[in-house]
Amino acid sequence: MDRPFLDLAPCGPLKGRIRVPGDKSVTHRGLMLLALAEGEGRLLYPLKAGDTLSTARVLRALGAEVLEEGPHFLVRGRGLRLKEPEDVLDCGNAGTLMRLLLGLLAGQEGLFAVLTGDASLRRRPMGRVVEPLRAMGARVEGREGGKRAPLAVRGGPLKGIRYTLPVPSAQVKSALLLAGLFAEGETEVEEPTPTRDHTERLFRHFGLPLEVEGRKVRTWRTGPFPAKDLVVPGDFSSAAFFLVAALLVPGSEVVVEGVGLNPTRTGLLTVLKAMGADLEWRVLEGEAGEPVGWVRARYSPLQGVSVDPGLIPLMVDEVPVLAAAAAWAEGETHIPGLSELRVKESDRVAAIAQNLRALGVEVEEGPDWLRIQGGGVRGGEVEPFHDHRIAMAFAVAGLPVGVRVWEPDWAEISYPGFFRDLLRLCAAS
Ligand SMILES: O=C(O)C1=C[C@@H](OP(=O)(O)O)[C@@H](O)[C@H](O)C1
Ligand SMILES: C=C(OP(=O)(O)O)C(=O)O
Repeated sequence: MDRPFLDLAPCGPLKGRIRVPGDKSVTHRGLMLLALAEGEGRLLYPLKAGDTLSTARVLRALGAEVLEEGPHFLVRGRGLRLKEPEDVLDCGNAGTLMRLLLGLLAGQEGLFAVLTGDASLRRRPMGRVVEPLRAMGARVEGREGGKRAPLAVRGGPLKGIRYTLPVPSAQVKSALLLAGLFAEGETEVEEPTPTRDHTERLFRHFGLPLEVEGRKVRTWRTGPFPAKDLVVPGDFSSAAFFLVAALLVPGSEVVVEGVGLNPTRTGLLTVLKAMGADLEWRVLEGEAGEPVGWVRARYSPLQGVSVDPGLIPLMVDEVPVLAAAAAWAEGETHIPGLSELRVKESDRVAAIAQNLRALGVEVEEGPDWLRIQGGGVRGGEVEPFHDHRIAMAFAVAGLPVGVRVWEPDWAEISYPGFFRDLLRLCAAS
């Protein structure tokens, strides 16, 4: 069978202003919390892409009304009590959906649901959520003793626990906080290093129980709560591709507007600055407790760096595009702390190394690190490995010289229209 590909010609200077689609993490969470709320609420400027459309579909199967209203979603919530679905819940490619949903369903007394997903999602580790949920009293069964989907949940009474995350994961933290809304007593999650805090900010937005003390987050049983409109900021993870593209192509200047600048998401800005990037940003307003503003990137000769592993959880989805920047930097870049990248939509450490080699870059790969020899790339062909971030990051890596991207449609998981927007910026000069 013929596989689709996209040939990108060498891109001239990228010029102009752009707004990226809504934040994926906030869209998943906003839809879920509105499905639990009482009455009608709008999710304004959400992400409508593969992953979040899976969330909308699953929540409809659980009895919430999720309606399209132009670019927005109108949600009529269930008031805490979800409906038993008639069929298996397909989470598609979305790890965030499956993990948060486990937390959401665990306390729905009597409700039975089976969760599955695509081949990539069925390979991803679910024990990290299932184990602490079981400690709360949840009844979850699945393949490999509950470590992998398909997973079956029978909702029942839950008890709060105190739990320290063994790996930095906002998805595990969020699943436990959602379960905690239905549990007796207090649920406390402690994280060894900070991860994205969108769930905490949304709990505040909806007036849900929450206490934050240093690295500890606590919640407890909620009563019914009213729906409230929510504006979704642009996704920093999507903006990252255009920012790096502008840094790599001589003469470029790009401004991304209306983008979320939550400090638990913007570790990439810190690393790129240390590499010598000409980047400027400003927080202008807050939407649903999320800082929002603009970022400007201008072409910059970059230097290799040694990345602080503590920053990785604050830029976990931006490592592929950081690797693209490293390939064009002068000297070597060392990126440690990458064990979590092995269990994303693809093994991203291996996918990065293979694509860099395909573009003629020297790279060394360890169990949880990459060492990239900069100096530029030659053209070639890149392989997404069924992973949206890899497709977009390696389009950017090859952009200055031209590149063939196989199966470019993987980008649609988080950014429909990515290549159209990229080509528009390239053509604007
Ligand atoms: O909570 C979230 O919305 C996400 C958390 C991260 O995953 P982990 O929690 O597995 O680190 C990230 O990679 C993913 O894209 C979205
Ligand atoms: C890891 C990602 O998403 P998820 O875990 O929700 O599949 C991602 O978007 O890069």
